Amino acid sequence: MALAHMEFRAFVQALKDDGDIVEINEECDPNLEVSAIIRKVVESDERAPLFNKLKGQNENGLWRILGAPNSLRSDPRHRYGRLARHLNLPPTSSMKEILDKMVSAKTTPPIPPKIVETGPCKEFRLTSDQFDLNQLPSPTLHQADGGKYVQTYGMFIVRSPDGKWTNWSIARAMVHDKNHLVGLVMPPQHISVIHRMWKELGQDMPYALAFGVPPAAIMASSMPLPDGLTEAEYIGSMVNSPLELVKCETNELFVPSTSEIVFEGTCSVTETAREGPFGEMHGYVFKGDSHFMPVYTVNMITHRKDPIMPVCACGRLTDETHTMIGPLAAAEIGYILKSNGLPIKEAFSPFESQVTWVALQVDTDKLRAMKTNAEAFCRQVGDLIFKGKPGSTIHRLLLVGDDIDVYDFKEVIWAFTTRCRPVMDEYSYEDVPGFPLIPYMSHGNGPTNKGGKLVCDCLLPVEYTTGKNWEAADFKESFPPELQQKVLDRWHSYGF
Ligand SMILES: O=C(O)/C=C/c1c(F)c(F)c(F)c(F)c1F
Repeated sequence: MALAHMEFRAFVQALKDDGDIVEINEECDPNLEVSAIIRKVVESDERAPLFNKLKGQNENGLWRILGAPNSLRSDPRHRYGRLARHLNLPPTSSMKEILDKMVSAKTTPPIPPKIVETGPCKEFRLTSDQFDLNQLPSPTLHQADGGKYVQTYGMFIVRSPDGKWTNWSIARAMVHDKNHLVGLVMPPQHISVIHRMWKELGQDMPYALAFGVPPAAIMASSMPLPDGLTEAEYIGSMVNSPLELVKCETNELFVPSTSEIVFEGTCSVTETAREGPFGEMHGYVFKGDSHFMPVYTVNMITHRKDPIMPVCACGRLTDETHTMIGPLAAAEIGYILKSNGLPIKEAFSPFESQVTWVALQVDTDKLRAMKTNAEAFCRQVGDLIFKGKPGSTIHRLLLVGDDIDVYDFKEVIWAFTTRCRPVMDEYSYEDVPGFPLIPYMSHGNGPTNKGGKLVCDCLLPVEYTTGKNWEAADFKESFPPELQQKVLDRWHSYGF
């Protein structure tokens, strides 16, 4: 069996070996019961549930479900263990080490994928008369959802008409009828950009939807990488080995050969149907709130024996939409700012902001050398990020000093509430794309897809000129180091 980051089934085994899986062998109902269990798991950072027996499973085990595939572990020493296993990193890895790994492939040569003749994903083939998506265990994730969201952690594979750009991404989709899905295709997402290319040609867009892909691939497909970049070679470079791909049966696209399940078909450029509502990443279902979105025809399903469908039952903290989308956007944002010569050290999206903020740690020595001022610096940062795609889901950028650990929300919120004067130290952006899924956008008072963004300057004026002129009134900064050590050494003998 391959390594965990290169094959989903090996990844599940690695989680089992970590004691990070609960196997449920009693029959569960994909209508809400499965999702209720997953929601309780992700709201308490419990072990990932593997549902081995589901109502609607067919004679070849199509399909089982793994819930919470990339959520958090409760043990603080292994908090990000599931993310680490996606990348062949030690389970004790920090979020910084995980994000640095995701960014590493930007500065290493791409490794093209290897095409293989066949693979485990080809073990079984079902033509459209041989399956009914409403009979198979397609899960209903929230009682107010508009349909069964079978697609929340699979990977869409689509290619530009000229064949030059293959994009891998996660985008949700629900069952429309026995052989059709309807899915969210929303600008500025690349799947929407490529869908438009086919629309202009007047041809339906071929797609593949691969579930249970190599974990390193699903991580990269959640990162807002530049236009035109083919994820397969980026991932190859990131894991330093070529991904193995196999050709689809019914179109010219290629899928990871060890995928658990593959849906193949075409996405209509003319036909739409009601999509949603859906319990989304910010934690709300707005009842009856559906929109017309493209219809996907499923022409064929191929799969492994007893295949595992990964499911993200998203909503309130903390699930894959928080552990992946926010931090990966932050990593991309940090990389863009550094590449433009700005003195940024670390970038992270705090879960407590429902991943709508990114905190940026500034190297204030370098900042002072720039002889700049708050307005100029904040506008430089905001202009670079809020006008581009990587910033599309982020509505607040917080600039904090060297003393603030952006991976620790207690630090970030202390700096924000004490160093950023409301209004005066905040720089607004109204004429930029907004993220229409945030409730104050989708159901707020202003335009749903424009504006509502801020750069919040949490650097005190001295940090731009002569440097930090305060000590934190806390154990770490308000006592001589030798006294701190004496107190630590004697802590128990004092009686604590
Ligand atoms: O359906 C959901 O809960 C989130 C959908 C979603 C997302 F998670 C993103 F990161 C996006 F960039 C995006 F455009 C989306 F539509």
